[in-house]
Amino acid sequence: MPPHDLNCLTIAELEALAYTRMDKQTRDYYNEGADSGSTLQENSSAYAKYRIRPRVLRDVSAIDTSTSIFGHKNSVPIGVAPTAMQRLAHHEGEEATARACRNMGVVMGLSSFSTTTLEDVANICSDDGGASDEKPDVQGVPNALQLYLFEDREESRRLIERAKKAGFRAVFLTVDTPYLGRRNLEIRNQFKLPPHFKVANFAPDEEKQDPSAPNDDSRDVQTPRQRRPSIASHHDGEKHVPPSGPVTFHTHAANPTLSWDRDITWLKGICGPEMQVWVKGIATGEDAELAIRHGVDGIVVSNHGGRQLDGAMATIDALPEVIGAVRGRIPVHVDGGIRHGTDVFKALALGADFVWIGRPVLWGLAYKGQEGVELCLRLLADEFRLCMGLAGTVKVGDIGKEYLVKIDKSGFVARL
Ligand SMILES: Cc1cc2nc3c(=O)[nH]c(=O)nc-3n(C[C@H](O)[C@H](O)[C@H](O)COP(=O)(O)O)c2cc1C
Ligand SMILES: CC(C)CC(=O)C(=O)O
Repeated sequence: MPPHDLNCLTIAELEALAYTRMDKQTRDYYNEGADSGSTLQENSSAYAKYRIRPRVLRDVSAIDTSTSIFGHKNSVPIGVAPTAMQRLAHHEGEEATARACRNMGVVMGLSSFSTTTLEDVANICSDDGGASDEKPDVQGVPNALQLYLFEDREESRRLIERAKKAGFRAVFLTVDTPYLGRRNLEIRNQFKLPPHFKVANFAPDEEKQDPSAPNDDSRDVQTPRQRRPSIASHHDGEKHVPPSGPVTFHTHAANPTLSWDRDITWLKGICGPEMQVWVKGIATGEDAELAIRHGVDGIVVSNHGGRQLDGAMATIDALPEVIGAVRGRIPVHVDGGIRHGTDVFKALALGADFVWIGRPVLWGLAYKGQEGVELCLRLLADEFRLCMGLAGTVKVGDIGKEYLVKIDKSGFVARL
């Protein structure tokens, strides 16, 4: 086991260490939630309502934290959630995250809006790619591509075909962004990707490029004709106009036209048997049922880390309804607010098969690049292993709702 970083023994300490290492624009963009931030805050605090019922005298000397995802062994039931533009946190960005995931045996979700191409990330994560000198025996890890399905289908189709060719196992279609949430600091800072970074998967294509577009690396710069509503007003009740011009996240990520029948069917056709189709951003039993009826391979219960609909339920509170509706027919994962190994245990006890971690990975990246991401994953993995042992479980599959109670405001303790 690598020595502890005595400055950083918890995710809260990692957050504090990362704070001073990011410029204000990046820090605000990464850390904030939509509007008042109530859902952001509750995603974490809601975990306190659930308490663990530990069992004892069970010989917990051999604990196996591993689980399987996309046919691969993952060292823990934890993956790195897709988060955009990681070079803002550290100059090696997604490359550093990918190396860390590979070393730690953890699946990596890659944002469509990454600052590294999907091919470069897949190379690092693959069996023969990026073998580090100090760990020549590490196995490759699978990747999932997070997808914002653009109104320009050709652009999305090209991206999906590239992901398939690069060996991505799944597409995670983000479904909670018909509009971008109102993130006030982002608006106030007039956030945009600095010109020396690229949204790498959509590098300019000379033939498609509008000749009137500025010759600038920044994908957020647009001519007045192309300009879509500003971030401050991009959903102020105006008529929807499909985006044109260069792909930027402010113009292309949100897509209010997405719908079950047309889009999931299309996506499954393009992904074919090679890549699974998951939906990321489900929060209700009704939508979980629709997802199954439309043949998706899995669900991520998510509210986008509290960055979209402020006032939405904490994901850990939304999870039981989704689990109840799915009834084991497809895997259900959850993300949002997970900051402790015990949170991972609670999510699994409530029925999730796997969890994904967003901001803590960005904090690790900002703190120490690849080493910081490894630290982040190690902290959560170590805490989770300890929690399993102290709760009396030795296999991930053992973790069920008999290990949990829910405490309401009056202090009433209910078995689940
Ligand atoms: C800075 C940042 C960028 C994100 N970018 C994306 C993205 O490109 N696509 C996506 O589906 N979700 C994105 N997310 C949401 C994450 O995938 C995930 O749902 C969320 O971060 C989980 O919550 P947590 O940060 O509390 O762990 C982003 C989140 C953050 C914080
Ligand atoms: C490309 C962006 C829309 C990334 C994102 O999902 C976010 O900032 O929450």
